[in-house]
Amino acid sequence: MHLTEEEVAFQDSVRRMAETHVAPIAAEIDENDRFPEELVPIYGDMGLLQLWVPEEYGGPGANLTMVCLAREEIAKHSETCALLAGLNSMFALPLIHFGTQEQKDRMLPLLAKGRTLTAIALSEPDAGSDVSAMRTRAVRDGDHYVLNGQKQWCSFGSVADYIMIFAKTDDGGGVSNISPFMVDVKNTPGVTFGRNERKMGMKGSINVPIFLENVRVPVENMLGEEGKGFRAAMRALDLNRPAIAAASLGLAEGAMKLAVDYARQRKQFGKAIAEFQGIQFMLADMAMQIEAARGLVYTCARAGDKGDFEQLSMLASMAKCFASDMAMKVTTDAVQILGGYGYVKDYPAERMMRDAKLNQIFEGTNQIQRLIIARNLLAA
Ligand SMILES: CC(C)(COP(=O)(O)OP(=O)(O)OC[C@H]1O[C@@H](n2cnc3c(N)ncnc32)[C@H](O)[C@@H]1OP(=O)(O)O)[C@@H](O)C(=O)NCCC(=O)NCCSC(=O)CCS(=O)O
Repeated sequence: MHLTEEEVAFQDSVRRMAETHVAPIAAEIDENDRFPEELVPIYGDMGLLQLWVPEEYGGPGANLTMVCLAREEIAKHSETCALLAGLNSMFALPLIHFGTQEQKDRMLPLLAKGRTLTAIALSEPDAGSDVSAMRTRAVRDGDHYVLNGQKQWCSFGSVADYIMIFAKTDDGGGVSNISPFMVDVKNTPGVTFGRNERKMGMKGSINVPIFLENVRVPVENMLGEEGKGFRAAMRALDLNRPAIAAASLGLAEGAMKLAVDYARQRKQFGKAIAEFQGIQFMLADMAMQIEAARGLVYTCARAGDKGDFEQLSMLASMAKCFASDMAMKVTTDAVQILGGYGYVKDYPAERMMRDAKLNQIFEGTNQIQRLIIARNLLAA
């Protein structure tokens, strides 16, 4: 993978930031399931929250490769903290790709300042993989839309200032009646949040249900043409799945480093366990799988940088699926190499294994990724 000088400098600065600010809190935020709010100004000042915001609006104007580099570096220490890099992606991407000039002029300079948190609300209790089954309704009433319904799993929802909420503008099935609405959730009556989900892993990253009761949203906050929002959701997912893949890559690299360090110092039968072939083969498999995932992640990122969206969709699914399955295997093997110490909280191996599981599920399960890959193959 060839990186430009600018990309290498960016990667170095994120690596240093992660060693200084993320590594020391990684175990504690997991232990306490605490949102690491102290990282918000640090990331904001480095442009990490608002990576995608173009330079013309005051943002860093990062490309997909840089988003992936940031996620990879931070996830070596904590995937929860990695998810905060490009936190604004899922809100900003539909806006950048499908918003009107007026909407971009209004919202993007605000995001560029690096203190505004945003989220996306797509999934519902009965509409996860099947996005088009959503039931949240938006009914036009004069110069407003009135939103009613329930969203589920909203990442960072209860700390967000703005949420891109997807709703249907009529009762029909299919995807031709879905629209995204930018909602100023802290200043709009009718929006309430449920309890932060008690997850197995990725603790400290918030996931909440959202209840929408007669939420009045100005017409000018609907993105694009009414009913044409499904493509905006898919574009955001196509551009964010590689970032989940990159976080999986970083997580696996962190787990492999831990396993290598441990295998070198742990002595059994009179020698370091790294001298046993059984351990060496496991470490070699980890390294091979990590490098294979890296190739796929950054090939995919370059397709995104070129704006080749037709290619990107399938590559994004391949990268997300392959890298997250790989991270599950590598983190599980890291726990195995650490033995009993891998299974307890004295080492981060068990946290990494718990975190890895979510990557196979969110942003579209790996079964959905395989379905997208197969559909692309068969349509060709
Ligand atoms: C399963 C899906 C991939 C597809 O769903 P459908 O089978 O319902 O839709 P299709 O018939 O495939 O497509 C309908 C329509 O859209 C066009 N399309 C499809 N994909 C794309 C794309 N990537 N880019 C552009 N356009 C696209 C397609 O050509 C059709 O157009 P025509 O009607 O022919 O003109 C999808 O539902 C899916 O990805 N499901 C997974 C959802 C997911 O990832 N959810 C996670 C959400 S994020 C999260 O978990 C955080 C929490 S949050 O609050 O939600």
